[in-house]
Amino acid sequence: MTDGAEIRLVVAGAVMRSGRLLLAQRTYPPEVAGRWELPGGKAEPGEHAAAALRRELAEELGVVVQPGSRLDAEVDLPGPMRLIALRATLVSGEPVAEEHSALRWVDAAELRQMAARDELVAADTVWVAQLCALLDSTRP
Ligand SMILES: Nc1nc2c([nH]c(=O)n2[C@H]2C[C@H](O)[C@@H](COP(=O)(O)OP(=O)(O)OP(=O)(O)O)O2)c(=O)[nH]1
Repeated sequence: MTDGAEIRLVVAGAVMRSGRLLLAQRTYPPEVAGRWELPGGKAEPGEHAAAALRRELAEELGVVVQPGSRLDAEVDLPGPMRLIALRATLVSGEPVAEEHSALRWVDAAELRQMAARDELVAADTVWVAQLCALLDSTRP
C-alpha cells in the first residue's frame, strides 16, 4: 500500500495496420527520451480507458481511433501509475508526431529486434510477445 495516493491510469494504444504496429519515440523525461512506446497518456480522474485513449491519440497524433480489447499484461509504474494497453484501429487521419520526436510502423521482426536492442520504454517489453503474435496473425 502507498500513503493513500490515487493510482493514475495510463492508457497506451496498440494501433495496428496491415501487420504493422505504430510506435512513437518519447522526448521526455530524460531517462526515457529516445525510447519507443505505444502512444497514449494519463486518463483523467473518472475517465474510461477507451475515452482516454481516443482523446490522447487525437491530441498526440491527430487521428481518430476505435479502441478495442486490452492486452494481457498491466504494469505498475512509479507515481503511482498503472499502465494498460488497448488495441486500436485507425478510423480517420494519418498519424503525425505532434508530441513525439518520431513515429514508425514496425512488423513483428522489427519489434523483436527493437526489444532486444533495448530501444523500447522498459515497461512496454511485457507486451512484445503478445504484440508479435497479433502482428504475425494479421500480416497481409
Ligand atoms: N503513453 C505511454 N506512456 C508510457 C508507456 N510506457 C510507459 O512506461 N509509460 C509511462 C511514461 C510516463 O511516465 C507515463 C505516461 O505519461 P505521458 O507523458 O504519456 O502522459 P500524458 O500524455 O498524459 O502527459 P503529461 O500531460 O502528463 O505530460 O507512463 C507507453 O507505452 N505509453
